[in-house]
Amino acid sequence: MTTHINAKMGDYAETVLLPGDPLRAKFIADTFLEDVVQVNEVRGALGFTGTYKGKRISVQGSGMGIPSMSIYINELVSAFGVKNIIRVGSFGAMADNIALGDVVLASGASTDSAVIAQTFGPGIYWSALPDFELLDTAYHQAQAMNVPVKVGNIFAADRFYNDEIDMDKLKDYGVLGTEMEAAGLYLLGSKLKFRALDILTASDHIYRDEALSAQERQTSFKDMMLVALETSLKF
Ligand SMILES: O=P(O)(O)O[C@H]1O[C@H](CO)[C@@H](O)[C@H]1O
Ligand SMILES: O=c1cc[nH]c(=O)[nH]1
Repeated sequence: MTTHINAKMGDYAETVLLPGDPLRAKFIADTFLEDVVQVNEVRGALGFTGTYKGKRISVQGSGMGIPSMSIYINELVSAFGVKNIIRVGSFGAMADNIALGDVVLASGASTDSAVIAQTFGPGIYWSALPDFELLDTAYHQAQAMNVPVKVGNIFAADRFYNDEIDMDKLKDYGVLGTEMEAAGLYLLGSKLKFRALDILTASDHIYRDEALSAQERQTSFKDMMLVALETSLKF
């Protein structure tokens, strides 16, 4: 048992899917897993363990933003032996060629969060990158499933509401879109030595007046979820 997770060693599988939204965690467990056991409900951050095609997999809601997600990651890795974490999140698309519902694999993460600078000190601009084998496996898995994916740089914003960020410049430099966790996930992957990957689905477009409803966000991310689950079978 940890401060935020009311479970015991062995309750979580080595691979955890990590959506921000606890109800997305429940949806994944209800829809795709068998023999499901709820392993956490502290603060409503729902966690479940079950099997997918016979393999034990867990899914845990992380809350929004790097600070909340980092609590769950630290506890999952240090107290429950988790080795692979695949975030399954939503993001706001910036690139012109991304439509709502499109899946992106974050092959890198930029951020305005202080976590990188606080870790390395002034003058070091550490690159936040996923585990290559997870990324490579997810990419080829998506191809095999005929799920079109884009791969690239994602901006992990510290604030959802922020009109001070120069989105035009980030977009011009090839950033595909924005969410709130990728850089923290990859930083902790390197620090705590677990495999990390951020798989995302576009829920809205920053440059176009388009957005999925909350209900659509909760349930329409099945391509992303299946890519993550099938990828999990290889680890
Ligand atoms: O849909 P989730 O996984 O929560 O991810 C995105 O949605 C939240 C903001 O609405 C942030 O957590 C952002 O990263
Ligand atoms: O963090 C997020 C998630 C979805 N859309 C955004 O604009 N930002």
